[in-house]
Amino acid sequence: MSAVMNGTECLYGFKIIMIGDGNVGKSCILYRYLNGLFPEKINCTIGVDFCNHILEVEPGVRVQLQIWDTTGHEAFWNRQLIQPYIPHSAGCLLVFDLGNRESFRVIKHQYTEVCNRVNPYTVLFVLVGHKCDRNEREVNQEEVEQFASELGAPYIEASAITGHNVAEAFELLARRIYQGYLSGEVRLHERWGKIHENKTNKDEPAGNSKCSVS
Ligand SMILES: Nc1nc2c(ncn2[C@@H]2O[C@H](COP(=O)(O)OP(=O)(O)OP(=O)(O)O)[C@@H](O)[C@H]2O)c(=O)[nH]1
Repeated sequence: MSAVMNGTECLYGFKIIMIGDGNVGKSCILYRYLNGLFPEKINCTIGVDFCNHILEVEPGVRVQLQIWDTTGHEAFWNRQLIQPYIPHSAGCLLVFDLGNRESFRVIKHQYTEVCNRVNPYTVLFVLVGHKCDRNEREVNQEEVEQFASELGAPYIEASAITGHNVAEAFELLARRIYQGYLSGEVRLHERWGKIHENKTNKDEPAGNSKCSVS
């Protein structure tokens, strides 16, 4: 991760984790956000993927987002293979499929795991009801809004196919983290947060990289 050098460099680095049941479309959301397209072919995530992306959260303030895309498959969660990647996350996109009731149940469970794993740090959430391009819905608006209000998190409906609200979900989360940091609501882990002059994060990959960990 690069250090502060001038006004165009990143001042902050935020780790963001994407959580949700298998097949809810997390990898497609990320692909759409990074490439502006729906992927022609996407493989099931094996373990965890990550990538870096730079975003301006307000004029003149650039942050480096390190976005971790996790597999939602229960076998990985049950074997505690995903949970170790959760610590140091400042933000979390909780993704469920609006047409799949089970994915809404799973996201509630995974939400609790995220909270436990980041403790004593705070993680900020955005709840994403995905695949809103489809007409079939198994989760009704009221219960989603109820859950979002319990979390104190914004709720957004998105579609990687149409691109609706995909960038908005990431940007909303990044801006929430930034504002939370400024207001003191969020205490960022020392390995993340503000990128200090001449300090490089040796533990994490540099640049716009992408790799898999399984
Ligand atoms: N209708 C609809 N289908 C989508 C959308 N995004 C993804 N899909 C489909 O959902 C399926 C799963 O997408 P992935 O991105 O692999 O899902 P994932 O959550 O990353 O899955 P895991 O890696 O198994 O955890 C694929 O068949 C996609 O084509 C969307 O916006 N709308």
